[in-house]
Amino acid sequence: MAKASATAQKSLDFEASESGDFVNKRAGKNGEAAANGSAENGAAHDEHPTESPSKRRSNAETMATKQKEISVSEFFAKNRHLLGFDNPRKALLTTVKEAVDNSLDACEEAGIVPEIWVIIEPTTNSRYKVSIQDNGPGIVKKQIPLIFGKLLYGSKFHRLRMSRGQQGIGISAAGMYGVLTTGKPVKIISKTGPKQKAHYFELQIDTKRNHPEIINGKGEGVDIAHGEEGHEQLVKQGIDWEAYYLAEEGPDGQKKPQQEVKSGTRVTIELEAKYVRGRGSVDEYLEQTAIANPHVTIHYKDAEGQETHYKRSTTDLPAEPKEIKPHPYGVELGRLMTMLQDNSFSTITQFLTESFSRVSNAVASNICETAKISSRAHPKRIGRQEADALFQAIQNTKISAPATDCLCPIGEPLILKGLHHVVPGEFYCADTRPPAVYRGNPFQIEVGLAYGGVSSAQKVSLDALQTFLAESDARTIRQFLMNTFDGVGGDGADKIIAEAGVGTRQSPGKLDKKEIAKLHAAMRNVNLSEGQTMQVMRYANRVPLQFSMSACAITQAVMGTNWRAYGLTQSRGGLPTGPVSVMVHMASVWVPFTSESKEAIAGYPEIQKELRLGLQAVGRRLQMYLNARNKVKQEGERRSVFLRYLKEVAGAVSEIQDLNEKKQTELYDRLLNVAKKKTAEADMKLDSRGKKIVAEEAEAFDDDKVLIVPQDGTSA
Ligand SMILES: Nc1ncnc2c1ncn2[C@@H]1O[C@H](COP(=O)(O)OP(=O)(O)OP(=O)(O)O)[C@@H](O)[C@H]1O
Repeated sequence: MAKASATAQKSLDFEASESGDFVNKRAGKNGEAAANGSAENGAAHDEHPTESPSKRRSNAETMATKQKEISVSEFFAKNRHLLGFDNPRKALLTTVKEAVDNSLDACEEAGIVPEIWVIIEPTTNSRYKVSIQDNGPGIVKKQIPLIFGKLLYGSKFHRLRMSRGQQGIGISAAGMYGVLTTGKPVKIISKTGPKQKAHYFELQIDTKRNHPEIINGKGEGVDIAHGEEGHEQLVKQGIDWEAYYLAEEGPDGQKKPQQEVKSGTRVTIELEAKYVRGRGSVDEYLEQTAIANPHVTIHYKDAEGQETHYKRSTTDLPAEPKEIKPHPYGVELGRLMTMLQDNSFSTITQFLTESFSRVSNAVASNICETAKISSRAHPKRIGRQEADALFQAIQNTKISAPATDCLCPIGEPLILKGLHHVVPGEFYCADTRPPAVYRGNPFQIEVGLAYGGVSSAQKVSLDALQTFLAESDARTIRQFLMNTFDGVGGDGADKIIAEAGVGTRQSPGKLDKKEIAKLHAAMRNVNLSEGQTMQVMRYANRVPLQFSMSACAITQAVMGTNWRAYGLTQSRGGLPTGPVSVMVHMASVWVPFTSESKEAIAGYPEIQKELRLGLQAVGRRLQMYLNARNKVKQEGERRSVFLRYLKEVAGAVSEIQDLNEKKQTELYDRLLNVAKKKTAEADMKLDSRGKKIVAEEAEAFDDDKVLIVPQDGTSA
């Protein structure tokens, strides 16, 4: 497998220059253009004698001396915010995320149930050593330097297949950030099979050339033998590979004797960073990853040495996603022209049927006929105008929508399981929409909803609150509460602050012990369910998206949904309030992110529509549950009113009718039966599937889509 994926890993320079998206090649073109432009300006200048040549600060020649190629790594080193390295806190998260996403992709592609180790260790005040290890297929020796020491090098960019990574920039950018901020090399150890040698490299990226520099083993890296000899070598050279001997669990759940790692990769990056818990943290990313990836086991040691183990709840890997060819409707003219030049087919028909999905010989000849091009024409001889005609003909030809069996959604049962595992609540529902297509790319939207349960602010211990306050970089208590705890909106934060009697503008780090205790008590006592805002968890190909919330099509769709119709409170254009969490997953062969840092999804109309429909589906189920629950509550209240007066009524009637005690008890029992019948719905219990709700509503609760957890003190 390592070999197979090595064949697919390649540099993306060519593609980048073709699309003109990246600066290195474009700079050359612009360079010429600028030089020409300046020369023309110079000529124009002569026609305006009022502008004295002596006043000119530069001319085309002097400017030309400064114009040079910019390497892609130089560009991203300067624009590191585009890749998610805009502050030390985010840099830590992005580094972990890039490595974990790669490990998950590699394991799944190789058919291995993933086990991942994430270790964060502080080295100096603002520096951390981050190590991520997997039990994946490993990476072949010659590919390691390119993968970790060259930007835009990978196996996923050129194919249309659902995966977490797609650009070929993530892990090398993390390594580059580490080298730039600490000067420490990136360390990689990888092994491709049980009897294979492992390879160990220490690398840094030469940003000027976008090229890896190997600095250990005289520029060659070092090989590590397998077996006991290799273990001794690791210990002697101080190379970390802590799970070199893995403790495997036998079928009986007993640990077998430790065994040598069969295959896998460990990357260690030292970087300038900040470790903070709460929103947007590594902790949150790993927790949310566990929700959407129930087949993964993660062992996490945080910067304070605390260990958390997310154990897999299934050993079934997600179905293997299929790779597809691009659909003709999704290809722009410029790309079509490049494809016409860059292929080895001898006729246009062959080119169309082999390069695109859903183009049969008949469809190809229809396209050629409409474009007035011979179906036997050579693709490389198609000129600009003919290419334009071909492009128009494609748009005007009826071509079936792309196949959608290339998508692997999480599925409703696993969404319910994942949400229930991590988000406390009383009602859960899910909806997986049928696949749809944007710009020729198949995609699928899934939505999960959890209702009820307490906010994380109400579960936090006093010790943890003290640590959070000390670590926080928020400027005010209000900001701290909103940023650290899920679902605490502005209203909730204001209520807590008022109850605790601390100043709104007070800095979190400056609270004394008494004030912290008051804040803690207020967080427990205040009824947050009304001031709590909906928690929105966004996912793209099973990866949690934690930043750029407002720029994301998912958040916009959640805010654009009328949640009032489903029984929640919502101010116009805002997030609804109440103890409710929503998770939204977009699965696609190509997720349209708004930037290279992959934080937000772009709002294509087809995507917006599917999001809307998915959110409405879970909204309707929530409404039915809330209606049923309210009915139970109302009937319960009605019955308690009856009960309050029944004894008195029975007593009064007995007095009028002169009934003895026995008759009076009989009368009371009969009245009680009538009251129970009249308020029968108060006895209604909703089982885990909502089955006992009045008949017509029960039908609407599809078994796989709803989970109801009976709560103490309610009828459900
Ligand atoms: N742990 C790993 N095991 C096996 N192969 C890996 C591992 N990490 C990275 N790779 C390979 O290295 C390539 C480059 O990884 P990189 O993170 O730079 O980009 P990507 O995952 O392709 O895309 P993105 O930039 O969107 O994350 C991957 O495409 C994959 O082929």
